[in-house]
Amino acid sequence: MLELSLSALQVRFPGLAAPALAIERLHIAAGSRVAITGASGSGKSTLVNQLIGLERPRGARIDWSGTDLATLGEGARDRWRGRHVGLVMQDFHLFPGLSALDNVLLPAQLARVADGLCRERAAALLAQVGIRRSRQPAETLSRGEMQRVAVARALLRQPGLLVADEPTASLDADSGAAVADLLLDLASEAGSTLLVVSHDPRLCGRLQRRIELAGGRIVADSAGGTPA
Ligand SMILES: Nc1ncnc2c1ncn2[C@@H]1O[C@H](COP(=O)(O)OP(=O)(O)OP(=O)(O)O)[C@@H](O)[C@H]1O
Repeated sequence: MLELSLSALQVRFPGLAAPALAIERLHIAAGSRVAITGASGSGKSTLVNQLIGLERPRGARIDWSGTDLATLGEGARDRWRGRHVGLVMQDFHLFPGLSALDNVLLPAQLARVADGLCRERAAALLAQVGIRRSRQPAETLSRGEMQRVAVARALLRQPGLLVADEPTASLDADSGAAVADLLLDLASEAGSTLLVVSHDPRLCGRLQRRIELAGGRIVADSAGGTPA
């Protein structure tokens, strides 16, 4: 489980007068389940990109349990992300032509850690998310099944941080509810801190803390009240 201590984060983009993101302080407790909400353009993706080290924070501190991403170069941030972050995206990001099982294993294979135990865990996770035909090519799965494979893949290495970006947005209500259940259950089982970017009120309502962004600032935080 990873714990976040963030301070003095500001992100500016060329052509924008105001910063796209300006967050003075943010603490996320290890093992907590947090929803990040806000209108389109409010800065959610910009924040997530910083939190998972896709961009280098400038002048900020983004410390996950003792590792400050601001002190790491790109390669070190990539390695940190590969080891500690599981990602579930709205449009699944599965590789067509590979089976469900091979999709779950791919990141571990690229990191050269796909040993026998890892394969057993991949098969067990697929069974847990309800995928019975693990050899089925990814492109022939239903959308709900694709997202369940993506959840299994994200959890394979028991990441300290699980990030889901609009995980239910392209699913029907039933599939969305099933994916929400799995995210919550499996994140606890794996001991992952869970961050979910979502507009889905049913999913957000099930998370213990909700942080709302507007204009790149935190305008409401159910853990700390509404900033003045
Ligand atoms: N690379 C970039 N260059 C210039 N402006 C950018 C860039 N990336 C994001 N922005 C701007 O920063 C602001 C925040 O964008 P961001 O994508 O973080 O919003 P969001 O809340 O994730 O939106 P959505 O819900 O539509 O995905 C927007 O005004 C956007 O146009």
